[in-house]
Amino acid sequence: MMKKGWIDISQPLTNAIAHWPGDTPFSYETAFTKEQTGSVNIGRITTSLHTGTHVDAPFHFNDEGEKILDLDIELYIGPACVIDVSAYETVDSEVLKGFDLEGVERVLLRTSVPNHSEVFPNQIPELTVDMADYLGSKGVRLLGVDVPSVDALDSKEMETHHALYRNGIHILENIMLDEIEEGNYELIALPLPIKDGDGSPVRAVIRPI
Ligand SMILES: Nc1ccccc1C(=O)C[C@H](N)C(=O)O
Ligand SMILES: [Zn+2]
Ligand SMILES: [Zn+2]
Repeated sequence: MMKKGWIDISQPLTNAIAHWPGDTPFSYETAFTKEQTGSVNIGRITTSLHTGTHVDAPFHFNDEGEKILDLDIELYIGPACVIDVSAYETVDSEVLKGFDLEGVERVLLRTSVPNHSEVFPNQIPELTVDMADYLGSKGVRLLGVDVPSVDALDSKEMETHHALYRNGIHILENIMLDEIEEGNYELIALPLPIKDGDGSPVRAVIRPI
C-alpha cells in the first residue's frame, strides 16, 4: 500500500552521506554549545551544494547560466509524474515513448540504482541527449533522478545537462524513489535562496494526487 499524505524523498543529510568523489564532504557540528553561549546550541554545516538531494542551477555547467536566485520557484512546486525506467540501462526517447507524458511538466525517473544515500554509485543508467529533446517536445520543465547525475559519472562534456538546459528543463538529483510507485504526485523541492549558488540542497516531498 502506498503511503497517504506527504512522502519525504530526500536523502538524510548525515555526516556519512556520500559525496561526489573529491568534492566537499557534508558535515554538521555544534559550532557553539548551549554551555558556551549560555543560551542555545548553534549548528554549522559544511557541504558541497551537490551533496544529497539537490537542484542544479544552469551556472553549475554553464558560466553564463542562471544561478539559484534567478530561477522561478514555480519549477519546484507542482504536479509531477513518477515513471519507472529501472528495466533500462539506457533511457532514450524510445523508452520514454512507452509512457504517457502528455501535459506532464515534471518527470521523476525511478532507475535501477538502489537509493543508498551513504554509497556513491559505481554506475548509473545512461540518459541520452535525445531523451532530453523528447522531454522538451512534451513540455517538461523539471527532470528529477534518483542518481547523482544526469550524465555519466566521468563525463566532462555534461552533454545531457546541456541538452536539458537547451530544452528549458531544470534538474533535480539524488531523490529517493525505491519505495515510490509510478503515478501522479504533487512535488515540493524548493532550493535555498543562495545568492550566486550553482545548486542547492532541497527537501523534496511528494504526495499522491
Ligand atoms: N560535485 C561535483 C564535483 C566535481 C565534478 C562534478 C560534480 C557534480 O556534482 C556533477 C553532477 N553531475 C551534478 O551535476 O550534480
Ligand atoms: Zn548537481
Ligand atoms: Zn547535475
